[in-house]
Amino acid sequence: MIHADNLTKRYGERTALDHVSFDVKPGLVTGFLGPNGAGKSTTMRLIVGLDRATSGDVTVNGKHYSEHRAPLREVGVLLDAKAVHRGRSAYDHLLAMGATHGIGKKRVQEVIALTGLETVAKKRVGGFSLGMGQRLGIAAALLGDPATLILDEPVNGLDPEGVVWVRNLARHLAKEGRTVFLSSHLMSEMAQTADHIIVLGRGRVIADESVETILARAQGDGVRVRTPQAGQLTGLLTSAGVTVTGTAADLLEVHGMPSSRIGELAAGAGVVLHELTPLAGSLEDAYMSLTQDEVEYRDTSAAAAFAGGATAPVAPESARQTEEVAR
Ligand SMILES: Nc1ncnc2c1ncn2[C@@H]1O[C@H](COP(=O)(O)OP(=O)(O)OP(=O)(O)O)[C@@H](O)[C@H]1O
Repeated sequence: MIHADNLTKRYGERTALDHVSFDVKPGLVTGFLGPNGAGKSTTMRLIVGLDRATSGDVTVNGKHYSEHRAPLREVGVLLDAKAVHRGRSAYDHLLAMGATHGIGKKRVQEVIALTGLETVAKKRVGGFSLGMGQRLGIAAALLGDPATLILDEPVNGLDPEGVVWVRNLARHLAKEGRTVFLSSHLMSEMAQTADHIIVLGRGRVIADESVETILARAQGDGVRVRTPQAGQLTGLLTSAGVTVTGTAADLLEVHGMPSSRIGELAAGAGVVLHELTPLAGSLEDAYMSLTQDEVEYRDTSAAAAFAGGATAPVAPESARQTEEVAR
């Protein structure tokens, strides 16, 4: 369990965190999201005592991180995967870390196997790819078999197989009753991994809720209607007080009326329908609308391109662009 209580962190004039409070609970994967500069890494550094809060407090399993006698056994942390002695092998790095906590070769070999590093374990870390470095960072976090895991951008640099591996690992660890706290830029990734999501924007908590709740809110109220009698149906719908936009000669997007009612109205007037599709909102849309005022660095042209698509389902390409905007 991680308990943050009114955490504030200032760097000179800059307020990186502004009265941030939340709980990260055991048995769940909690995603920590926010645009660049939102304060995610700062929060994680404060949790593990790498930085000191200007005010407020944060504890892990009831104590400040530094008060734990064997922190590796209590909290596993991946903050900066590159912060490793580059001349050492992965095996020696893990062994040296373990030595501070009486953790021996057996456990080192276990985490190497768990993270798929067997074939490179004896190679110098300096030659590792970003993905291998991430796996080593995760291995180090798991070394002490801790009850709480804090992983900053764990999928960064991993290939699709690696991303799925982190997802399954996080879910497995939470199922074992551990507290799993993962940061990411990507709502789409988090939605597939996390049970609960905390979103930061410019140093403040702007959402702290279950993925289910966010998904429910993301459901758009739009309906796509394809009909050869678009003009007639538009007339019927607008006189019922509904918003209709034509996206092609035979294609309408309707807001403010459920699909069932649109179908009934059309049937009553003898209007032929070729398609009647409720439009699901996407999680990326929900995230974008949450954070739209909170992004420090925004590509305004890309942002403008998305301004009109708030209820349209996001195609893979546009989802990728959305992620770029959030970065
Ligand atoms: N050591 C520091 N000195 C001054 N400002 C800092 C320092 N560390 C962070 N900041 C500022 O604090 C804010 C929060 O930064 P932080 O790195 O925590 O955000 P983040 O959400 O992790 O972003 P990213 O996703 O880009 O890693 C930013 O405005 C950043 O510029």
